[in-house]
Amino acid sequence: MTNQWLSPETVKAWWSSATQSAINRPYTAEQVVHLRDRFPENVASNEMALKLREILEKHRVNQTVNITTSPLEMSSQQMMAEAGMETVYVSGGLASFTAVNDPSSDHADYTYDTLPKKVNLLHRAQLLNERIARVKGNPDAEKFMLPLIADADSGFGLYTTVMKLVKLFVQAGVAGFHMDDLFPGCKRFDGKDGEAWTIVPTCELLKRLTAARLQLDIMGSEAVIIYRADPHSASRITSSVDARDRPYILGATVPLPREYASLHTSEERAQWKKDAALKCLDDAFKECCPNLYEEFAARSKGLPISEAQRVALELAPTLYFSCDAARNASGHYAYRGCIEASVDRSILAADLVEVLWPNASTYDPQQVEGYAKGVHAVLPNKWLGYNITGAFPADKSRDDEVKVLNTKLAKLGYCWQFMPLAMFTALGVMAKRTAVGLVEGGVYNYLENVSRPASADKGADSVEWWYKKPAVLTDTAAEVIGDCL
Ligand SMILES: C[C@](O)(C(=O)O)[C@H](CC(=O)O)C(=O)O
Ligand SMILES: [Mg+2]
Repeated sequence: MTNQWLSPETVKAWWSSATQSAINRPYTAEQVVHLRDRFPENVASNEMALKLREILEKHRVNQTVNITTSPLEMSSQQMMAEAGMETVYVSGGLASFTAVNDPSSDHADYTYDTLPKKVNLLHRAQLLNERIARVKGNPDAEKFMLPLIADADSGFGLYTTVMKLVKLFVQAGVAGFHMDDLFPGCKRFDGKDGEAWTIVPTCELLKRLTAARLQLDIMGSEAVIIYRADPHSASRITSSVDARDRPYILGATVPLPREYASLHTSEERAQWKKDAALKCLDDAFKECCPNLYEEFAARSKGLPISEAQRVALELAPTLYFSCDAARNASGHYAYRGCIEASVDRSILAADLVEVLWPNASTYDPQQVEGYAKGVHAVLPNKWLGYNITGAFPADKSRDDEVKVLNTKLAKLGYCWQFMPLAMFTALGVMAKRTAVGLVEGGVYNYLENVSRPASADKGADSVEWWYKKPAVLTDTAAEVIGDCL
């Protein structure tokens, strides 16, 4: 029996197609088919991924934007479709509150199947909505099928977990997902001791993305990978092993009696950082021996920090530089987070992913511009994504800037923009209004302020769809079966 699905030639032909040819894989088609299951499981995911690719390209070319948010459940997703949103984001941060046993802020510490389950639910809800609309004769039924873009966080471990996670996503019907370079289990927003996020070395990020790409290839999936770059907000890196991270790893340039990891209080740690005069190796060398720097740079080119340090000491025996002294209690190195670091990594990741996104806790115009220009200087047509997470001032002082924000970002190439938590906040506002109304005005208030406006909404389908519409399907089934109940 010839089985095209299991033939390397089929994989090679697919890899040279318009959607796949920009990806450079460090493995062969033969290796991929050896890892393939007998039957493909990619139908829904592929259809939605192709739709997503068209949306992204349309906006990139027109310098317009696809803006979206993350629904909590099926009714908010339905409203997003009715409003004309073209994609749906499935946020891990939101899942931390809404899809776990024990809600908490976003440490990305939920189990690896949390987001795939959420994708599955939302995808199934879309299928239900599409089916109902179709049965009712709505010619626009397909508009309920919005590509789902999910949060894959750091992949939740090493490569086996990354691959299992991606597999679940594809099985669930995902159109795309983002993966970052954070160290699993170390995600913190508190900024205590001036510490932000911890990233893994470049080589580990690339292996992570390779594992994700490999799993897509194994499944014959068109799903889009988004690299979410976090180096610009990182203050730690787990290892100094990769030469490409050398410009961003910091060391003490003043010898101190104690190492950072052995300090106990925040005050001691803050003082230590001041006293240690943290710098990267190249800057430390340049300041110590400017005349020898050119020689040092030439001899240490491409070397990781420990080897470059040996060269430095040969040339300048009096130089003091210790990145070990600056390690924290987990052994992680001090890192100089900056947008250049994110640009560097994004350019490397671009061989394996379709979209690049500099993650932002707050909107920073300089960062966002620096990133787009840095990436597009090398990869002019790359799709860019951006999240608007941080709040803007309530006093309206930046309103003029906010009004043009989305179009400004679109002109920079950010064709996919999303507000991860907008729907969460919005539902809170509506829920409070409803609850206060019920408490103060009972059922009549509900009737007047919630139920009637819902029925009066004659969008593609009434807002009250969620309990009335499934009946359409029951009726249809009853007809087929012969109404035997
Ligand atoms: C965008 C994000 O990945 C998300 O899960 O929505 C989160 C948002 C958040 O937790 O506030 C993030 O890591 O920034
Ligand atoms: Mg997240």
